[in-house]
Amino acid sequence: MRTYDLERFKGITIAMYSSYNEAGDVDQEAARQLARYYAKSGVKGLYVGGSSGEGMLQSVEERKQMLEAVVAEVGQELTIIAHVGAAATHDSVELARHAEAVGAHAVSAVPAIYYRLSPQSVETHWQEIVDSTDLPFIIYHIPQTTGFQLSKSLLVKMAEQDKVIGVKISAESTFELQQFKAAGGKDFLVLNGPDEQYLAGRSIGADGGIGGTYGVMPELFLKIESCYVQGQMAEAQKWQFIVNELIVELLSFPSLYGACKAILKLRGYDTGEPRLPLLPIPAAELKRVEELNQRILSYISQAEGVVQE
Ligand SMILES: CC(=O)N[C@H](C=O)[C@@H](O)[C@H](O)[C@H](O)CO
Ligand SMILES: CC(=O)C(=O)O
Repeated sequence: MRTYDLERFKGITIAMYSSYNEAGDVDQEAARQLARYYAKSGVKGLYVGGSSGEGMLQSVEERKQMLEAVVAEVGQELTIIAHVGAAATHDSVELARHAEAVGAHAVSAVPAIYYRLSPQSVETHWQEIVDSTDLPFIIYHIPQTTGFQLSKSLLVKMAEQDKVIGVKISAESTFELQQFKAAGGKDFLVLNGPDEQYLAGRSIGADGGIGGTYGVMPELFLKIESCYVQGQMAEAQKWQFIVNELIVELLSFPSLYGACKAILKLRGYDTGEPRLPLLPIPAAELKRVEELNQRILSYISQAEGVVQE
């Protein structure tokens, strides 16, 4: 048995977008408002500074500012996971210590980026982060962006430590997800990455998910989750299919994050543009964003209107 409470990490955790002002700097007030909006949606937690959160495009100082705003606003209500992955172990350790100091509930990290690293190097990187705080640690496995293939043996070695409580898997193989779940054992969390496969991941062993598109439709992922938990598989599948149509459309814009941020802006949460090299949404596409937002909102009211048995 682990000494950490794993329950608080199960279910739906939003990979939160970062908030910037017009000058493009971190906007803590806007981040607080967005965090508050999410707290009202009923999700379990927020993942700050990950892929969707553009942590890799921010300075260490800016990443601290984002995390501080979110923890200050909703740290008592939601589980806050701080992504501290960086190119340099030194920066990750600094961010992890900061996350602990300000009251985040866990830290998480991708393998160090840019260099093509050996498993031993990635292990050392993660271990330094793990050893730097008393917080639980969640591995972030996203080989399509980092190029690092996490082996089952390294996973098991990490998972043997009390502090290493789980892995977030953004690779698209649900078979690998199941294998990691089996290898990690009963007290090891596996969190689904690809939002398009939430139900598939959940069905094959995931304890929940962390995702970016949850941020524009948390209610729909909560719906899939509640149907799944109640054994209403056909209904769960129906909602996953709806979500997937919406994701395909989100992915048709110049950038996914730009589209999601534009949608949030339409709802009164202005988080600014994504940072380059992630592209903003050109004015000519805004009409299409508006239509998509309307579609999402109508599905949300439909999902919330359906009476559960
Ligand atoms: C690279 C990336 O952003 N991955 C996210 C987390 O795994 C997902 O939530 C995707 O945004 C989502 O599945 C849409 O493809
Ligand atoms: C973790 C994740 O889904 C993201 O940061 O986008």
